[in-house]
Amino acid sequence: MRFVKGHGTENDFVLLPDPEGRLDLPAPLVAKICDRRAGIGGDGVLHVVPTKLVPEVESQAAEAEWFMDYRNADGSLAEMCGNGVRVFARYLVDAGLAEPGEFGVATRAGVRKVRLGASGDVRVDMGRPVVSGESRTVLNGREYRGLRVSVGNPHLACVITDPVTELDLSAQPSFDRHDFPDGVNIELINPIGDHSVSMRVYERGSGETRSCGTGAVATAVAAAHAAGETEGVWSVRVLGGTLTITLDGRTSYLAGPADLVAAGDYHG
Ligand SMILES: N[C@@H](CCC[C@H](N)C(=O)O)C(=O)O
Repeated sequence: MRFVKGHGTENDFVLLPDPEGRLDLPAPLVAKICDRRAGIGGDGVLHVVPTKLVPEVESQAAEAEWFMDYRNADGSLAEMCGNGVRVFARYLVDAGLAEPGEFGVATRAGVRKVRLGASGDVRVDMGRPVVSGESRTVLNGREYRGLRVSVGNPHLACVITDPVTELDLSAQPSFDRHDFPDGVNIELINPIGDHSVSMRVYERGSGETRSCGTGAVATAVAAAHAAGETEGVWSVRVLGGTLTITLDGRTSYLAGPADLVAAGDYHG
């Protein structure tokens, strides 16, 4: 099986190009590929498949030629992946499957418009984040409250005063199953300057990762809310780098680097 490895601020993915829509990806196979010792290793898989070949999203085919079929490291499906869609777009341009400029990518959360040059950062229109009240998590024996934010996928974004650098995120923080019946991605956030925050994340289906694009958007929404704002440009520092989020009241944009680092054949 051909693969390409890439990352966006060290949120890393195995891309599986499948122009004829032949790949079957049961959860155990995805988990094996993402295994960091016995597999290629990654926070998730980006299955690259023509939109028109996938009944679940074929209605998006007029706006987006390619479908980002995203899988978490444990093999579970997710609606959206912000860093993933940026790496996916970089792959399409690099492989000659799309022209630099602006184009749509189909996802389970709908079409996302990406903008990129032949090299450099990739920006994606992430749509309007939807806030639906508050919820809570318990982590290392401490309760943190935060905002429930949907960025296509579910997030609990908590602005906290305890230093995020000192948190132990080696295990799943608890959360309210009534608020998040399908699980949740949890962000812990410290303000560090003017429109600048530091964030760590525990991702549904992948555990702690070094970055999360949808999580960075949810983070900016929660930080803006805490500052009494709804619009603005936020810098979100994650373990793997820095992402820039723009909130304009109508939609949100995520921008940052996206790099392809290796390609080969998987024999597992
Ligand atoms: N790392 C991604 C989010 C991936 C999906 C998430 N784990 C979920 O299950 O919703 C990003 O960059 O947004």
